[in-house]
Amino acid sequence: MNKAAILVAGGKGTRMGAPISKQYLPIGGKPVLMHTLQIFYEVDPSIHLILVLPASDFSYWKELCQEYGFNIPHQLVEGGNSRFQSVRNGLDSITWAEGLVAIHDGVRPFVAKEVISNSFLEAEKSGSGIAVIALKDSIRKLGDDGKSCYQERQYFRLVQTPQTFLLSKIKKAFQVTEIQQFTDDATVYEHQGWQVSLIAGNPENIKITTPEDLQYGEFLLSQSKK
Ligand SMILES: Nc1ccn([C@@H]2O[C@H](COP(=O)(O)OP(=O)(O)OP(=O)(O)O)[C@@H](O)[C@H]2O)c(=O)n1
Ligand SMILES: C[C@](O)(CO)[C@H](O)COP(=O)(O)O
Repeated sequence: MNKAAILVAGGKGTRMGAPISKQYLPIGGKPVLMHTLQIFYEVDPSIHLILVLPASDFSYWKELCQEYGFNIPHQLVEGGNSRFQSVRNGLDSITWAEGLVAIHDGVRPFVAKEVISNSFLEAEKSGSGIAVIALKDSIRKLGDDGKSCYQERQYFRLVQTPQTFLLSKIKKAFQVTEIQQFTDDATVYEHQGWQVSLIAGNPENIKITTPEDLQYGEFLLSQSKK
């Protein structure tokens, strides 16, 4: 089956507070996005890679690719005003009648290869493969009255990407009006009344969001070189 991966990187990275958007910041000597593209390519070079960026960053990205001698083939697609819209633009760019598509945050460069492969396998089997991890800490639910109460953590999972789907179904799911609850792609799919399938993610697969995440990322890379 045809395989594609949409790496969304159309955001501004405001929480990072850096002079350039976080997806271009160097980590382990090269921009975050180059690590993410490389890992998908290494899993399977036949995966069609789609990189969603703000249109105003296209020329900057091309300059970075030249500077770093980065030559993994990928297609650039213009981002939207929200993650939902960036994903939809990525999906609209795929013209195949059917296939599998992994949707992944460009700023999650530490996804394990096994997680990517498993998400494609599960999506082929059941229609979707969503990477999640169990909680290590206890959790409490906050009430509007200022009180809090115990929650059974075994019933909760932290949601990561990749979130991989059968192309025809996820394309149909994204033909809806965006609502606030659509913080990830599984929620958009589920909105159609379809059940998602979960797969085990990897704990290192953090979403680089704040400066501490970059430090942790440098640490992870230094460990992997040992
Ligand atoms: N309009 C948008 C907004 C977000 N994203 C992408 O969605 C992923 C997860 O979003 P987040 O970590 O919130 O990134 P930013 O929106 O860039 O960060 P911030 O909220 O701090 O500005 C990122 O890869 C981001 O680039 C996107 O493609 N298009
Ligand atoms: C898609 C996601 O990374 C899953 O955890 C997350 O929901 C993105 O959230 P953000 O609000 O765009 O940071």
